[in-house]
Amino acid sequence: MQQQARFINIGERTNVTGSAKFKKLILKGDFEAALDVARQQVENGAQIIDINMDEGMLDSKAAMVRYLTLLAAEPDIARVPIMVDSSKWDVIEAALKCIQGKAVVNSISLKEGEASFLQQAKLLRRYGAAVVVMAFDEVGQADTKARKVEICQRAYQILTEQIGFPPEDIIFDPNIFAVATGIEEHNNYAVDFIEATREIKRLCPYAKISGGVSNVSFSFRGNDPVREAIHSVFLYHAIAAGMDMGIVNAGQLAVYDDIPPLLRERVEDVILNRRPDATERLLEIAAQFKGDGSVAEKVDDAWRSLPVNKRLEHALVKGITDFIEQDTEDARQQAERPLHVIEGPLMDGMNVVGDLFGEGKMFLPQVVKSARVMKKAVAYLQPYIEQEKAGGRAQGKILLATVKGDVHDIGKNIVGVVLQCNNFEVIDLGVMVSCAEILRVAKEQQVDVIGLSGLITPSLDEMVHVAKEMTRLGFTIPLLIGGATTSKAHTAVKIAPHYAHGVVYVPNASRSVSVVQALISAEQKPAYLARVAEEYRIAVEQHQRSRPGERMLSLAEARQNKFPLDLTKVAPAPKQPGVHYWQQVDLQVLRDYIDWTPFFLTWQLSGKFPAILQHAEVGLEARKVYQDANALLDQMIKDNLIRGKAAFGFFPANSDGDDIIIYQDDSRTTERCRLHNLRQQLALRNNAPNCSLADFIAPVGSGIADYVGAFAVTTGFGADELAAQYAAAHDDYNSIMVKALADRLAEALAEYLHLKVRREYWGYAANEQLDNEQLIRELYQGIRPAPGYPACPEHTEKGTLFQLLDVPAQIQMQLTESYAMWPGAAVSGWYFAHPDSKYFAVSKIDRDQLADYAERKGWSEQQAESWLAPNLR
Ligand SMILES: C[S@@+](CC[C@H](N)C(=O)[O-])C[C@H]1O[C@@H](n2cnc3c(N)ncnc32)[C@H](O)[C@@H]1O
Repeated sequence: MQQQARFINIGERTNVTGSAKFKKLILKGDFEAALDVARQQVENGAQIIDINMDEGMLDSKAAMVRYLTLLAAEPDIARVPIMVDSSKWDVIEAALKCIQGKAVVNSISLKEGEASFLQQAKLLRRYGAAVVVMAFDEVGQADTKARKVEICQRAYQILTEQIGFPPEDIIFDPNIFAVATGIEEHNNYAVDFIEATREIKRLCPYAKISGGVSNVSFSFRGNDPVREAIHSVFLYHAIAAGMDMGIVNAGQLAVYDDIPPLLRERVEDVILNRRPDATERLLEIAAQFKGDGSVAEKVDDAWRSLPVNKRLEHALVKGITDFIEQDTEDARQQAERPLHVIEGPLMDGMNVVGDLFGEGKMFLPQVVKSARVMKKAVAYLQPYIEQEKAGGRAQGKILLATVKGDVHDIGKNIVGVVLQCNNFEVIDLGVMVSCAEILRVAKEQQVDVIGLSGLITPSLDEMVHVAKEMTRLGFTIPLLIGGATTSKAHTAVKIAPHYAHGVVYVPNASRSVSVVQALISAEQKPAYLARVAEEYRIAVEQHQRSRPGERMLSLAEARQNKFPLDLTKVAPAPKQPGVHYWQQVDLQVLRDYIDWTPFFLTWQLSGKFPAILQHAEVGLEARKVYQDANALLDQMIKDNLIRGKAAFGFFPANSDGDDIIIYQDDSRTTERCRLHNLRQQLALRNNAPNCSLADFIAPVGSGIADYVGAFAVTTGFGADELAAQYAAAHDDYNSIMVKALADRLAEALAEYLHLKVRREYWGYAANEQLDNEQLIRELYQGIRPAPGYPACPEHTEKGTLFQLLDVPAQIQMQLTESYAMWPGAAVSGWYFAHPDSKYFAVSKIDRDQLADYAERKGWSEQQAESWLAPNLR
């Protein structure tokens, strides 16, 4: 039941047929306000947005193109995929031409027969788009389970067998129709959808299921609480049956467990068609719920009078540590042996937690708090157990490590906690662990699975190395891969081929449990690994299939097409040249500059801050974790538990081809060093320039005295120690929290410093006035690209940056052999002040650029290959 967490919300408000407000804005031509509708959708948690301009009064094609073009320039909206919704082919085609990245088309069907269906599908395939296929054929729209299954299976066969359409790009919409309409034939519509979903998923591997959820509650228009309850109950069952995504207003979904029991029961009767009078019985009570229906949370300590095992369960589920030692002691006195307290009530309680999490009824921060309760209880029992092993009944042993050269471990630590909650024994070797050490411990401890984590791109190569070594040394246990830069594609293409006994990519902590469970079970393992192998075979195929229209330029051609810099707009010389250091940053000041959205993502709560605090589904948990974070932050600042430092400076510079020359001094006669940049080599749409960061600096010989800046900041001193103290006190929740907060403060410091640079130190935007929201959206002049990020993906350039600012000696930050920064809560980058400078992605480069770069860096081709591997075509 991990599916709940993976359900994808498709925003529905950017649809002229479904939203009167949106239609009005579009008809009026107020596209700015119409963009805000999309933005709100994304902030409310939509992960795809459905855009529909099918309206008689409109030139739908022109409206679609204009809207999409505007939208592409809004990074906070454009980061989610777009579903082009139209019944007109010319609108769909025009839309596909202006969407970057993968689009979804909604929809095609067999309504007009096979020939036109195939023709449309072929065209979509050429654009690499995914497609929604409606359960509609020459006979009509499918309403029963049998018809839905029959049409979808037929469409699936046609698509996959006749034109090789990738099955994972097929999304079926088996039609959600309204229930409780008073017409008896409609009573089974929800059941038909749910059961058809189950069957289609079985018969059509990798295909996805979607649907327009609000249809189901159509009879209750005007009664939002009941509609929300209907949506939530319907989704609860449909997702369990395999529904992957749905068009739904994410801001208007009740939490299944929060629906008042009477309402839930009656809605469930309707959705599952459990009794003939279900509709009447729901109507009977519907009016009572017309208000806002919410119930205030009140402090409830009735649980203190429950029997001890129930008290332990309650404490675990609710994450309450206040009485845990007392309750554990009570349980110990009642048990025959202390170990039985762990094996009995504590494990039972954790099983409840595991189930609730698996069903999407608990969120990650709650689970981590449960783990804290469990660990405190186990620690209390430890002295009594003495000889007995606490984890006597562990399901299996997992070794976790962040690979050599990498220091990032928040994700790995969360995986560790979640696995422990599910009764796995976890051996966590920490960060920067060499391959030899990982494999030595794995052998010595006879672990069942090895899990590797890493954040920066060089770690990917290290993971490949571990896989090769496992083969060489004859290992046969599975290898898990996780961390921010890892992906299914990378795992399938680069790592899996080097190890034959299972390499599995794990996208997040919640998934780790089911993956490890399958790998540990002798019965499930072979089938599971076979399924993974098949998935990876498809991923490899997809990777190898070049993208439609993808073409590489030669390096010379790309250079010809460089970004044309407006030399009249080059920023003035820095007001305070040279290098500066802040040895003791005031962390209190940084609080106002924190971007909280990524903090919630760390806790697997997705949504934009501050809207997330009011989110219908995750709002309550978001508020709790936010409150805890601020309390800890208060303490960290008051007691000086962590410390921040910064180094930054500005240097006379000119570009020379793709290099940026940094001069010794303003006479610009002697080179001090060079920054080596890469250039985009893919032919871009509409002949857009092939950028290199060097293009944003005035060229040598232009006679213009340009400058480049550099910075390195950290707020990580003390963070590891503090996190370790919490971990030693069995408090993973605060241990993870410390690191997450240190990361946030480091980003806030980078933001604050950049502001001071623009306004004072460099001073090219002395009058800038932006609020934090605008800073986060980077609405200021200039950029601060960070080595390792897409415009400058090669990490060793951090070495030059650290040397220029004398970082290790002055502010004690270090670089590992993979060029990860230590302490981990750190940011570094370059400052470009030109108003036209912008972020871009170098993306794929060809061998000619590899050779050129190697020569500029003084590297062998082999060295260049190893550092540029992620970008090499
Ligand atoms: C990773 S986010 C960090 C800011 C975000 N508000 C936070 O607190 O997490 C944005 C930063 O990443 C870097 N960045 C983003 N896109 C980049 C690109 N294409 N090339 C280089 N650096 C990039 C820049 O340093 C930019 O300021």
